[in-house]
Amino acid sequence: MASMMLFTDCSSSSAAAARLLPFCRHQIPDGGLVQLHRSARLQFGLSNPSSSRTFVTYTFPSPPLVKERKEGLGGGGCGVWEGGREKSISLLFIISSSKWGILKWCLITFTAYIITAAAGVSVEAAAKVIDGKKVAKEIRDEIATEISKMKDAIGVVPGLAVILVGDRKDSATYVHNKKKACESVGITSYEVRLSEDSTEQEVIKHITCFNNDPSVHGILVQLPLPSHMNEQNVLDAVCIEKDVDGFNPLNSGRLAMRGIEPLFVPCTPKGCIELLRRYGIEIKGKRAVVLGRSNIVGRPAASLLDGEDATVTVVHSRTQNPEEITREADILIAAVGRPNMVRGSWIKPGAVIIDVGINAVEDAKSPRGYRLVGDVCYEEASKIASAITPVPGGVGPMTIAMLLSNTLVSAKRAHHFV
Ligand SMILES: Nc1nc(=O)c2c([nH]1)NC[C@@H]1CN(c3ccc(C(=O)N[C@@H](CCC(=O)O)C(=O)O)cc3)C=[N+]21
Repeated sequence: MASMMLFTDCSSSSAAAARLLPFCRHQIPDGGLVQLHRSARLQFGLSNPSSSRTFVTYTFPSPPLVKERKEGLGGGGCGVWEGGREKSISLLFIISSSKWGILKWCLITFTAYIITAAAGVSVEAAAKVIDGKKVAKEIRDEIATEISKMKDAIGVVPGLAVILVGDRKDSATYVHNKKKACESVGITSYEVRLSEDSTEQEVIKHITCFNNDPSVHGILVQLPLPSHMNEQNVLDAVCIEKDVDGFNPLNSGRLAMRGIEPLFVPCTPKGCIELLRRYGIEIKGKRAVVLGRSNIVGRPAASLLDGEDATVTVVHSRTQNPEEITREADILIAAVGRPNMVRGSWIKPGAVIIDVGINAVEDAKSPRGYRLVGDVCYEEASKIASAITPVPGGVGPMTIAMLLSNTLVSAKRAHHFV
């Protein structure tokens, strides 16, 4: 039995960048090469991307391997992929060399195209967009309802304190967005701005003050801190009951342990899981790959996926052939901060992609002079994945929604309100 490779050329829309990459091996009696010629995705049950199907037409374009073995000219067929796996294949032929070979090949390829088309297929595949902005809005509405109930019942409103050190423009924007989000749900926000050259002790002094203030239920120190400060020293000063970022080592440690719950789960990874949950994407038993191993996103994301019974692999800057590993992923979470690092060819057909990266790249055409892109090349990935988060409008808004959620949880806990 010879082995046969299945190739796809859907990694890029431009012919120049198109590469042929193996994504599957098959055993067939006669051996040969198969080129995936045309692919399209049909969604059955739009709310559940994991049930997406891909109909493919295969053609065997008489590759050298087949010629050498004198096994024939080519062949054709069509098949159905579901959830990234081949579910059925029909009309798969190898034509032996004969004077009718070319005609048979044309006929079978043509028939396969007709069958694929008859299945109601459009030529280009398109992943479902996981709309973080919309889901974040839904979550904010739920939180607002709960906060008004709590206020009516016990007269308490949750409070979030944000400490911003230095004058990084992006940090100032995030802090402004968080403040706006707090207002929109009825959380009182407190803000402290310190200059770039303030000391670690000054920051810790403010943290201690908020630790002792009963109207504050969550404390967030905006990262990154100026380089002369030890980030861990500062974060450790936040008392664990108000650590709504979940960055205290006690919370991180608890998250990493089996069967033990942290008081707070870090907002960004929590937002990723919440997106999967709200889109009905099953995690249990799936292969998940996390790109990046930061304390803030990668590590906690891997712990959460593991807790949901996925089989988790972490890929990082020292991983050899990362694309070989990501190509195995049913669920891929990218959190490395490198624009467009994940190409179409890194992705398994039908995979679900959660793109955490928010990278500013220069763009003269944009009014701001830059635009935001993820760690995943969206244009390529959306042709191969079954579902994908956009940037902006994906994980970012979810991070803020989870911060509000953690602050509400903290206030409820402090006042024994269920
Ligand atoms: N202690 C701490 N906690 C954090 O949670 C924290 C932090 N420090 N430092 C910085 C990062 C970054 N971060 C973002 C949150 C929301 C968006 C967000 O909403 N982004 C919008 C776009 C925003 C825009 O257009 O500029 C989106 O993706 O659609 C982005 C980034 C929280 N962080």
